Amino acid sequence: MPQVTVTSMARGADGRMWIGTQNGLARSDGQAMEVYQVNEFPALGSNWIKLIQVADNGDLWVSTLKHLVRWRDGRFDVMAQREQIGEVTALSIDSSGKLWVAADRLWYFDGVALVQYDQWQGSVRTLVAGANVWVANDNNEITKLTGSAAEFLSWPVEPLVVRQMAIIKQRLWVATSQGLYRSNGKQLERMTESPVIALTTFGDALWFVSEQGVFVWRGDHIEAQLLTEEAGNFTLISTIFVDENHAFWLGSQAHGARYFWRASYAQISTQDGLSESSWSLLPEKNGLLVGTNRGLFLGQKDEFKRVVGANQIPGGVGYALLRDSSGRLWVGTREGLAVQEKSLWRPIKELRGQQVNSLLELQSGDILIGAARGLYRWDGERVGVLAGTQALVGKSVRSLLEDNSTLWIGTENGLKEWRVGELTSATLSPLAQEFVPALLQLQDGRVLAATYQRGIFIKSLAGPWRSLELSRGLPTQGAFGLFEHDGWVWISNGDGVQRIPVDQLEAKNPMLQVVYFDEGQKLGRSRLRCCNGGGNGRAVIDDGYAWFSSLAGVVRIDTNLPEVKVPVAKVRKVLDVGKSESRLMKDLEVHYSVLDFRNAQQIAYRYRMKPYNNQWQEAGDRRIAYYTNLPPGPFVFEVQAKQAFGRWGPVASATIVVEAYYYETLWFKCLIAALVLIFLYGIFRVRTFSLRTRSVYLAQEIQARTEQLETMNSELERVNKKLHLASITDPLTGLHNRRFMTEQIGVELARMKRQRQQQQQVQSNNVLGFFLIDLDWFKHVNDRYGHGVGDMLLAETASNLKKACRESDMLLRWGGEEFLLLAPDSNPSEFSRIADRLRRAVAMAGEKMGLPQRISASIGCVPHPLSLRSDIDNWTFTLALADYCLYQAKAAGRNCSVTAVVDDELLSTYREAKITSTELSSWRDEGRLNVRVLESLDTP
Ligand SMILES: Nc1nc2c(ncn2[C@@H]2O[C@H](COP(=O)(O)OP(=O)(O)OP(=O)(O)O)[C@@H](O)[C@H]2O)c(=O)[nH]1
Repeated sequence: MPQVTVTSMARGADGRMWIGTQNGLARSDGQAMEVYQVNEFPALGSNWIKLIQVADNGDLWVSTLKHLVRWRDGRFDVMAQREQIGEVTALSIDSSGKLWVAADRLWYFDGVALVQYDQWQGSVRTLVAGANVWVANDNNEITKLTGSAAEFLSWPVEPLVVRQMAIIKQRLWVATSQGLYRSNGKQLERMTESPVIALTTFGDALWFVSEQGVFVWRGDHIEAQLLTEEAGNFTLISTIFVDENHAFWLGSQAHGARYFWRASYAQISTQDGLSESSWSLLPEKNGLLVGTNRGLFLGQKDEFKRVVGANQIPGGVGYALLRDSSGRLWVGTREGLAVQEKSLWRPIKELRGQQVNSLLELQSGDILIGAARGLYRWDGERVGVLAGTQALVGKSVRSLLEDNSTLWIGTENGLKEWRVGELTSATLSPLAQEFVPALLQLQDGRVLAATYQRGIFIKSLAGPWRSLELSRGLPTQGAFGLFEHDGWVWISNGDGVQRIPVDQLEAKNPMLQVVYFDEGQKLGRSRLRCCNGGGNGRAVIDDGYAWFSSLAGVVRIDTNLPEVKVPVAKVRKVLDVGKSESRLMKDLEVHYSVLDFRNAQQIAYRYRMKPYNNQWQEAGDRRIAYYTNLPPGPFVFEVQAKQAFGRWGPVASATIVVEAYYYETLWFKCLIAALVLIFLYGIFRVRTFSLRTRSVYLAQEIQARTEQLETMNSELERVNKKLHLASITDPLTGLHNRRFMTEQIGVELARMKRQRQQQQQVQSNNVLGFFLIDLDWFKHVNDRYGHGVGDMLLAETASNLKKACRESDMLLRWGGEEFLLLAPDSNPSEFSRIADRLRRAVAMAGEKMGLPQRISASIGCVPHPLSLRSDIDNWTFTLALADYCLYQAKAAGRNCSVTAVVDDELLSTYREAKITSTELSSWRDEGRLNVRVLESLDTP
C-alpha cells in the first residue's frame, strides 16, 4: 500500500481491487500491489484520492483532490477539474449506467463530458443513484429527484449529519452521525442508534459499519454481526466493500485495507464448553452427541453441555456411540462398554477392560461390538464372540458394515468378510493386510473402505476393489472417516477434509476438493489436528454441517458456504526486458497471478511456453516466468495455478510472437547459403586452376628430369662402356686382355656348338685353335735396352701379330710378354703354317725396331676341342695343355711351336677344368699324351 489512509475501494472489471489512499491509487490481486501516482500518471492531478467508482462498462472514475479522472484501457483522462465543478463529494452510477457526480452542484456524465443537472440548483453534500437520484444537501436535507419532480424526505429528529446513502429495492438507507435511517414513503425511519460510519449493499442485504462493528441487515433485522469492536486492532474504519463470496473489505484511516472472509470451518472446543479430544459423534434429535475424554457432551452449533459424566461410563472416554432402534444408547469406551436404558447406565461385563472401537446394530436388532480383542454380539440378553469369528479373537476390530447378507469387518490387519456365519479373509484382496478404520456403503450400493496407509478402496457390486490413493489425487495417504452427503463423499484424515463427487470415485483423475487443509502438517502443527477421531462416527453430517472429531474439540464445516475455489490463473503482462533498442521480445518476463485475496501466498503455479518447452515448469509461488534469448516464432504461454493439495485450475494463455533478428530470417539464411556456395565455388575454381598450373609445371619438370636422367644414363652407359672397354683392353698393346677372353669365349663356344649341330656331322678339322705365344728371352731385352724399349717391342709385336691374324681371330695379351690367339674355324693341319706366320710377325717386330738382337717366340698350339669326344665347354683344359705345349717349346730350344695329341679314350672321360703340368707329364710318360714340335716350313 502506498499509504495507510484508505479513502475508497472498488473492484475492477477483472476482479482486482482498486484502493484509493491519500498518497495514490493502488490495485491488488491479493498478492502484488500496483501503484498509480501523479509522477507517472500526471492526469491524476494529485495523489490524494478522494473517491473511486467503477462503472458498468468497466471504466474507473477517480476523484482526486484536484481532478475527476476516468481510467480506461490502461490510461487516465482528466474529465473535469476542481476549478470547474468544485470539490467532488460523491460518485454514483444509476440503474441506466449513468455516472452522477456530487460537487458544487449536481453533475452527470452524458457519455462525452460532464453536464450540470440544471433541475437541481442546490448544494450537494452526497448522493446516491438508482432508478432515481437521491441528493443530500449541506443542510442534510434529502431530496429524491424523479424526472421533473422532486420529493423531499422528512427527518424524525434533528440535527444530524448525513454521511452516506444506499438504495435497496427502491428504499433509501442513510448512514448518519445518529444512526442508520431507512426511507418509508416520505419519512425516514431510524433503524439503529449508534453512529454509522460507512455502508454498502450486496444483493438485498445492507452492510454497515458502526462503532460496534460490521453488521449485515437483511429484510427487517440484523442478520449477522461479523466484526465486533473488540476484534483486532483494525480501527478508524472509513469504508466498506463486499464481494460475491460474502467476504468484505474494510478501509481504515490508520491501518490500510483488510480483507475479511467467513471461514467455512470452525473449531469448537473448551471455550465452547466442550472437552479437549473428541472421539465419536452421534447426531441426535436434540443436538449432536460428542464422546470426549471426559464423558459425553450434547450441543448445537455453538454451545455444548456435558450430559454424561466421566464417572458414568467405564474409564470415562466416549470412544464409540450408538443409539439403537429401541432407543438404548450404547457407549463404547477405552475400557469397556456401557448401555443406557431408561436413564440407567449398565456396564457390559464381558467387555470390561477392552477398548470398544465400533458399534453396529444389525437388521436383526442384534448389536455388534468391534473391540480390541475380537468381534462380539449382543443378542438381547448376552454378549459373546460372534459365531464364526473365533479367528478374530485377540485381534482389534476397528470398523463394521452390514451389506445385505455380508458383514464387512475392518481390523487393524486386514478387511474380513463374514457371511452366513462363516468368516473369510480374501487373501488376494489388496486389503488383506490393511488397517481399516472406517467402512461406508454408498447409496448406490458400492462399499468404501478407508485405510491408514493406502487411501481409500472402492468396491462395485461385483467388481474388484479399486484404490483411490495419493497417485490418483488424494492429498494424504490415510483416510480415517467417511460419509456421503449431497452427491459427495467426504473424507477426513489427519491433514484435513477432502471431498469427491460420488460419480468420480472411480474416475481416472477424480475431481477432488480440499475442503479444509490442516496446516498442522507443517512445523508447529495446530492443535486442531483435524481430523483424527477414534471409534465410529468420527465424521458425521448434522443439520447442514459436517462434523469431525479432533484432538481439540470438534471441527465443524459449513457445507453451504462457498468452498475454496480452484484458482484461476491469469497472464497479467508480458514484459520485454531485452535491450531498449531491441523490440524483438527475445528476453522477456511473463507476469501471471490468480485473483485470490484469501490464500494467494499458498498458491502454486506451473507454466510452459509451447512449443519452445512443452513440459510444465513447476514455479512454486513465483509469479514471473523468465525467458532469455527465445528463438523467433509464435509461442503460446500457458499457466495454471492450484491451492496446496488442490487441483490445477484452468489454463490461462497468452500468445507471444518473437520476431527474428535479421540474421535469423529465412532470406538472410538463404543469402548466407548462397554466399557460402559462391565462396566454395570460387575456392574450387582457384584450386582447379592452381592444380592445373601445377600439373603443367610438374609435367614439364618431369620431362626435364627425364631428359636429364636419360642424358645421365647415356653418359653413364658411355662411361660404363668406356670403363668396360678399358677393363677388357690392355692399354699398352690395345689388344683385349684375359678378362675379355673369359667373357667372350662362351659366345664363341656356343657358336661352335650351333654350327656343329647345324652341320649334322662333325668335321673334326673345324676347331678353335689355341695359340699361346711367348716371346723368348724378353727379360734380356728389358735388361739390355730398358723397359721402354720392352714396351715398344710388345706394342709392335701386338701390332704385327694382329696383322697376321684373320678378321675372325681373337688376339689377346695374355699377360706379360705372352699373347693368346684364338682362331675359330681352324684346321689343325694348318697349325704349323699359322704358328710360323705368328713367329714371323714377332721377328718382324724386332727387326722393325732395329733391335740388334733377333726376337723370337715360342708357341704352344692346341685345337679345341682336342677330340670329337671331349667336352667343348672345358676350354681351360685346352688352355692348360697349350701352356704345357708352350713350356715344351721353350724346353725344345725356343723359337718353335709345339702341339699335343691326347688319348681319345682319356679325353672322353676327362672333365676336370684344371690340370697341372705334373699330371700332364705323367700322362706323357704313360703314353697317353703325345707332344710334338711342329715342323717349321718357314723358319723365321
Ligand atoms: N718392358 C717390358 N717388360 C716386360 C713386360 N711384361 C713382362 N716383361 C718382362 O719380361 C721378362 C720375362 O722374362 P722371363 O719370364 O724370364 O722370360 P725370357 O726372358 O723371355 O726368357 P724365356 O721366356 O725363357 O725365353 C721379365 O723380365 C719381365 O719383366 C712389359 O710389359 N714390358
